[in-house]
Amino acid sequence: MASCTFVNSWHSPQVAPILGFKQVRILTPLFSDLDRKNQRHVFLNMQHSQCVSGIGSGTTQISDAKIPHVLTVAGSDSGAGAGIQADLKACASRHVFCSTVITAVTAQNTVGVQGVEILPDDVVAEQLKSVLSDMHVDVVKTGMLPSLSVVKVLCQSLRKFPVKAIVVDPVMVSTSADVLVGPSVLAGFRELFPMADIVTPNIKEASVLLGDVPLKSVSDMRRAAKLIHDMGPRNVLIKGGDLHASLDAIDVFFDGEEFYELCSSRVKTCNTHGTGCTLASCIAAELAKGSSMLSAVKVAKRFIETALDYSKDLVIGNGPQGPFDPLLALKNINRSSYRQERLFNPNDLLVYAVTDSNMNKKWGRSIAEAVKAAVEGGATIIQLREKDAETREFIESAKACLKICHSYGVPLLINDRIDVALACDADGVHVGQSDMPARLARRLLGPEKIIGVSCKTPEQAEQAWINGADYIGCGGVYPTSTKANNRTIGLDGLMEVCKASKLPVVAIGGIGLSNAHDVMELGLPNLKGVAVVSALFDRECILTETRNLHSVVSGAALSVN
Ligand SMILES: Cc1ncc(COP(=O)(O)OP(=O)(O)O)c(N)n1
Ligand SMILES: Cc1ncsc1CCOP(=O)(O)O
Repeated sequence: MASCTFVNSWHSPQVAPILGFKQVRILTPLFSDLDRKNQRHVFLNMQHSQCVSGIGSGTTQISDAKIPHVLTVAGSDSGAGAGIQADLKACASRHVFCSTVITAVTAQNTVGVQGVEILPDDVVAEQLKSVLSDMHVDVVKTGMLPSLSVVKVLCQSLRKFPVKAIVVDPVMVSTSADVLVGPSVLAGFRELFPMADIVTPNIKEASVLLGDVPLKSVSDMRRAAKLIHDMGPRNVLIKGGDLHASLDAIDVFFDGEEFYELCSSRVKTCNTHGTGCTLASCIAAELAKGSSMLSAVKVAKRFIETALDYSKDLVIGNGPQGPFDPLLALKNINRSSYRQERLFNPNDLLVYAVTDSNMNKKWGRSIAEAVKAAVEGGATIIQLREKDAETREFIESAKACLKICHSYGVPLLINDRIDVALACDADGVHVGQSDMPARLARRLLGPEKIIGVSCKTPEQAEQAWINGADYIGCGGVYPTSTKANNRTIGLDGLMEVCKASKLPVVAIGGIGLSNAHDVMELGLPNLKGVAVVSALFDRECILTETRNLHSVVSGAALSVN
């Protein structure tokens, strides 16, 4: 193990922290006997449910509607992997509002840094004043602070407008090894660190902070954490991602009393640009939500590991250091060819094939085989209605069915199981009156997914529309043995619902070759098709049955239009 002597040119500042807790202690005598670490914990947890404003003005307003808020003071990265852009994405992903003060504009991409333009101090000061004087910022997170004078401006603003916590990511060198800030900034850190709740250097930055001492092992990192802690911050996190001696990614966290080695698996990827900014922003976001420091750091580290793993195969740019995707959203765009092409088309309801696991078992075929036959026969939309499937098996079958459906441009929905729809990235769900409400399903699935709701009455149809559904399934139109205890509403009931519904309607229940024509002949403009289970899947040849049904339904649809 490498041993090293640390040369620390900085004296431990004895300056007591000026901000944050001191303010709170004045307002809340509750905290007076607690140590500094615990005060932070309790205070931030309180912030989670209450909004305390008017600090220093003598007025305290309490509201439940406090939105956790992080202000990032950092540089812009045109490649959007790091800097302000990474901070915004991380906070959005952690459901925290993020405001921004830009200190510098960098021209960057996946190859490196091509240019840096530092913004004048007064422009930085004005941005800080605009945000801090008006908005209820919980946590300030700093990234690229490109000059000593900018650090001084920041410290002044933070004294004038105290916040609950300060997270300092001492950005000095980019991932591409381009130097982003000069050595003069080190003097600024001497003023900023004692105000910080946590400082999060990587190994290179920790080394520079300590006068270029080499850090080659976890014990070196521990010693460095202690020395950086002596510079005034309450906590230090040294990120060991660059420590290639270790198979895992080990970070060292020091809270002034105890060391924690936080391990995560090392994700093999070049898409690591912006991990430092994202980690610090995530810590800030968790603190803003009320977490204790250690739990914020742990959540942030897990978040980075998940995002790196998710993004490991993304290709964005030609350089060696790609950005990653903290929103965990980009991969699906490549996967879901159906959704890329079009959104929900009500005409897709024409021949709506709904699977049934018992019927497939009875006929000795897999769900995927049944779905393939239905799609080849002309089904225009598929719903997997697998009431008895084990979750894991269901997800695997659904993925296989999605591949088949998408290769024919046919959407695939999942009955009831929002979790399965999310896990396999299905095109949507169908829910009944006693399943998850459509509004909640919409919130979980997002705006693009298709949501269908079962309705038997005009009131339910109105509610489905209000709740953001895309279509309604109306029935049982005729008696059926496929769904037990299901009231039959008849053609009259179907007409009543169609007339009231603002959404397209598909009829269901006891429909097959013999009566599909009667349903479609009602000639209701928003009645777009028939949904069928047994007439397709409880038959020997699904393909032929679907083809025949398609011919009847499309013929009837043509004759009434
Ligand atoms: C298109 C379509 N319409 C209605 C239903 C019935 O759904 P639900 O009320 O949730 O009953 P189950 O299917 O869960 O028994 C449907 N599945 N599809
Ligand atoms: C799921 C469902 N919802 C209302 S009726 C019904 C069953 C439809 O099955 P089938 O087409 O075999 O009558």
